[in-house]
Amino acid sequence: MQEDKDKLDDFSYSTLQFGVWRMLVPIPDAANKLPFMQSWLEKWNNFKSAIPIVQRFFLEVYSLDPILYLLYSLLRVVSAVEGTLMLYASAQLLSSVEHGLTTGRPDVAAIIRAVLLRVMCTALTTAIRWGSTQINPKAQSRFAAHFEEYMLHAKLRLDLPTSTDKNNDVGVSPWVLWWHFQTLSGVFERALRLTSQILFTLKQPKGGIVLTMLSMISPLLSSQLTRVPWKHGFVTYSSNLDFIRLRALRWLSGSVYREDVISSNIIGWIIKEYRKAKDSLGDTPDSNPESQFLSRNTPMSDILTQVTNDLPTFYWAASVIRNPVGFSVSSFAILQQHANALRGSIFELFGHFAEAAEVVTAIKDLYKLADIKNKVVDGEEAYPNAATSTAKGMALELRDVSFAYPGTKSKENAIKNVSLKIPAGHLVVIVGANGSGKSTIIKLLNRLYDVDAGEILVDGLPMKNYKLADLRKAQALLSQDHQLFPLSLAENIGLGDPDRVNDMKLVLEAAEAGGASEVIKKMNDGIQTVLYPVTTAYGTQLEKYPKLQSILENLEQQAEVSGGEKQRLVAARTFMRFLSGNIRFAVADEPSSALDPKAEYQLFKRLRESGEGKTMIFYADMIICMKDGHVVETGTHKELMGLAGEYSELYNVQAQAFSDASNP
Ligand SMILES: Nc1ncnc2c1ncn2[C@@H]1O[C@H](COP(=O)(O)OP(=O)(O)OP(=O)(O)O)[C@@H](O)[C@H]1O
Repeated sequence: MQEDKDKLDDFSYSTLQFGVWRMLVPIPDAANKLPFMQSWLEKWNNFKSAIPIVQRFFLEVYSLDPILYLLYSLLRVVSAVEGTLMLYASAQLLSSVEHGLTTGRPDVAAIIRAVLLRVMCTALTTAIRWGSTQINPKAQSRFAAHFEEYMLHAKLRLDLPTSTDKNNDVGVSPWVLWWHFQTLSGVFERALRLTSQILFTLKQPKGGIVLTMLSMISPLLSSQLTRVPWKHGFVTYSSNLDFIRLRALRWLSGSVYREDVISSNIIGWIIKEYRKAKDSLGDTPDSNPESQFLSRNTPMSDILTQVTNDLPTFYWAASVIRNPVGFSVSSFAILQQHANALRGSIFELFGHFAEAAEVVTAIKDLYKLADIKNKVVDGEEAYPNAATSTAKGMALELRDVSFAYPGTKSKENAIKNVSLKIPAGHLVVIVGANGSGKSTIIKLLNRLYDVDAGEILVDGLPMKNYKLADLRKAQALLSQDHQLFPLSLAENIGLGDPDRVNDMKLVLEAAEAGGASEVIKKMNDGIQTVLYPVTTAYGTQLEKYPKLQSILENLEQQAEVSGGEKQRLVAARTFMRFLSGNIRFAVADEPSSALDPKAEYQLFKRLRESGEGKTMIFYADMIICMKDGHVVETGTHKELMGLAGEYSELYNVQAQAFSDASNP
């Protein structure tokens, strides 16, 4: 492990190298001066600051089903004291038996009482286990159902730039949360168990207090000695180019690349490059940095911890030497058991406590998810606006608009100082080379993103003033980026107008208009077919049972459609939107790229036919020509050809390609 200290920005961290891995760990300043006290003070402060959030979390869970979670807690409480009760019963039994052995006159009643107590304790333990198997699954599924819905809601409400922001990427699943809930409940259970054990030990006639203190030394020592460098968080990444290349080459064996790897015949090359990178990497360790760190630890701390484990025994031996009268083997056995149980509980509590810090962070993340503010802020004005909107469609204006995608690696804006007017009811087509900003303009007109500079006006008013839901209701976007949902074809089309998703007559009409009727007819379940169903079926060790194997294969079959067929289904969804009667602005962003010429012609013919009263962007009288994020030319086809600029060049290149293709 190499270590060097860097000072960067306003915090300090050290850089550790573990084989191919580099780890950046923060250095808490105060902790360097007062390690022991500070670390405990920090733990205490963290604990105190976490109380409100843990309280909120527990109250929320409790309110889901008070009786169920009271039972769950009760089981935890009983399980916490059950060990101490068992120890007490054993102590009673041992001392009454020993008394009988040493005096020759056994106290039968006391022995029977002790045996009965032990039997009761055993019965109680078994009952708790059984109770937990009954209560836990119910508590878990109630919990997961609640938080699944909570997260569904919290995630669905996020807009595009907010949801793609990595800072808002909260990776908590309801199942992991349940595990967190169990950890936190575990902290309380362990604390209760430890309290009951300490109380019991203190009540012991001989050396209870000393024994309690001695039992704590080993866990305390171990918590101090096993200091890991990443205790306060870390960043780790590999800086080794050979290692990174090996990973990339290994990925190439995945199914995503199968077709390309086979067709480009690069299997031999991959293996050759893999060996080359492997040789170059040599013996540099690549196991995870945590285990590399631990493997370099000396055994000293382990030896110390193990030896201090025996302190209670040494104490007992010393006491016997000092004053042999009054000690018995049974009291030694009991003390030994107490000490072990006590130490075990302290270890467990420390372990759970350390985990609890992570758990609290996860719970904070969960609540943060619901509090995330959307970047695209909703407006208050209704749309269409009685004062400014006309029946002809939506009038749009861009005033000196610039925009860069958040978190992009590109140094340039995707849209640069664009000013543009699209009068209501116009048909507009945006053309330009790949990456010139056509789709970006459309996303801005849909207010999927907000502009960075400049302004967009809708019917003369700033777009930001309008209610987002109203604006989106009045817009239809048909592009090649749309996805089919894992729902039935009927719903895939019908969701173009969620209010009438079940109106089958309308859905079939939209399917016809989008050219999707043929695709639907081909499917076994017709319009009720789910193309990409959610899969739940699985099986194992079916080699010997071909019948089961084939049942499994036929369950939840996926149906495939071609790119063009998918486009038609998506177009049908857009037509469903058109049929809603709310659309005042429609955009077709290269929707026909996957369609054959006949389907393309049909689609545009139908789009034009349904264009009445809508501002539309596609084949049109007004052409907007873009280049490198700028609008370079606007006008009709004829006007732009006359300019002999970007548009005419693009047009001629395309015409040339077509004529070359038809006259090979
Ligand atoms: N989600 C995104 N994140 C970051 N950059 C993006 C994103 N989408 C597009 N860009 C970049 O923004 C610029 C404009 O892209 P845009 O998709 O608007 O071009 P386009 O004219 O529609 O291209 P094409 O003809 O290839 O569809 C390009 O430089 C592109 O790389």
